[in-house]
Amino acid sequence: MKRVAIIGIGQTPVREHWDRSLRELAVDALWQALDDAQRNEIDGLYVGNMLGGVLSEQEHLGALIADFAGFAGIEAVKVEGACASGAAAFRQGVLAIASGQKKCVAVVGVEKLTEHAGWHSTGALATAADADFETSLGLTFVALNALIKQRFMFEHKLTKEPFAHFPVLAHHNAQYNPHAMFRQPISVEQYLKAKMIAEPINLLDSSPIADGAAAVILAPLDELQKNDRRLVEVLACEVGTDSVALHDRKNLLMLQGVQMSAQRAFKTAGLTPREISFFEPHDAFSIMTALSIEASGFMIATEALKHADNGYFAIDGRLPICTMGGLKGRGHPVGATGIYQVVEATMQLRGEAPSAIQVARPRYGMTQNIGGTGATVVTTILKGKS
Ligand SMILES: CC(=O)SCCNC(=O)CCNC(=O)[C@H](O)C(C)(C)COP(=O)(O)OP(=O)(O)OC[C@H]1O[C@@H](n2cnc3c(N)ncnc32)[C@H](O)[C@@H]1OP(=O)(O)O
Repeated sequence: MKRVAIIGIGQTPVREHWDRSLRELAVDALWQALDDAQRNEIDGLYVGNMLGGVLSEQEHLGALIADFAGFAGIEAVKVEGACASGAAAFRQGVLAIASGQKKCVAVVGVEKLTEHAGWHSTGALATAADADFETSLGLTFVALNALIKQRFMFEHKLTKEPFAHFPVLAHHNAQYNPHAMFRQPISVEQYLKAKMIAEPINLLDSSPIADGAAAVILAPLDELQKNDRRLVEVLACEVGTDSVALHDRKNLLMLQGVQMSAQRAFKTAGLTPREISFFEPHDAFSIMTALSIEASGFMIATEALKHADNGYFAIDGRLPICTMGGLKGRGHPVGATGIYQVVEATMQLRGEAPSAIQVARPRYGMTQNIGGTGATVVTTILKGKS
């Protein structure tokens, strides 16, 4: 197997992009990544996208984006894994380089969720849940996560306040990220007063509906200048899965897909959770942040909630998380999110993050992209030069 390096990154701002189509957003991010890599050729393109067909009436994104970007003829496919579509596509790119089949590939994540009324997008997102037994009851992803959170609060006798600190931290970091959707910090008081969406998940507990595209260029590490300090190596990119239907899970509070994906990633990378310099979790909802920190092996979820308020997860803390705002602050254009996470982790490992949110001398960065309530999970571990 060849070692794989990230040699270029690109991203559009995350916001409502009513003036730009899916392909325009994707090609913008792709060309930025090619410029960054100083390349003008690729021999493979993998596109992460979840809802192009449902919301933009545009499928067949692999060939479409390759053609529109000037690369008609190369291998180009779309990869779908619900909200983990971006990282699922990233894994295909990594495998193409690691296997020696390709010399230089691009992975693009793209999504447009804001063209329709919010209820329409929320309904489209819910197609990733169990259609026969869950969405047919009217359950959205906010509602499914609300059920998990209610169970967790009941078992641990918790109030809403401990959950405020993850969104507060995410919005704090997002204010320094020029690509983030929300550039305003929020307070615990604002969180507690925010409008309720699905009890106990309120507006400020939830990631937003958003549009955006992000891209990375991958190449074999051994064919590159090894002393290039901007090179970031992909040590692991591993998938775990669980039942799509929440009611089939034996334990609602243990994300088994996350556990499998993280354990496989740590094994492939030859690392333990203690060696990770920063973690980009899939913080679509605060309960998902707490449960994924536990299932990844960092600490139990109740401990994570206690640490959320004491600086442990801050930029200068023991394990910085959501360093550029996470899904909550940067925004969550679902099929693009996994690539935004990798782009941001690469910026951190290169030392190119905005100074207020640059982690000091990071060595290993971990990203985790989750589809559904944890049915498809991709954990990636990256290594920088410092
Ligand atoms: C595995 C997974 O990732 S599952 C997750 C998949 N993603 C989702 O399920 C998306 C969840 N989020 C949502 O459905 C929506 O963002 C909701 C329901 C939380 C809010 O939507 P709405 O109530 O329609 O909010 P609306 O779009 O009207 O915005 C109202 C205001 O709140 C702001 N806002 C909207 N969403 C958020 C948010 N999540 N956080 C903070 N502010 C928000 C808007 O900017 C707007 O501000 P303004 O009045 O200053 O312009």
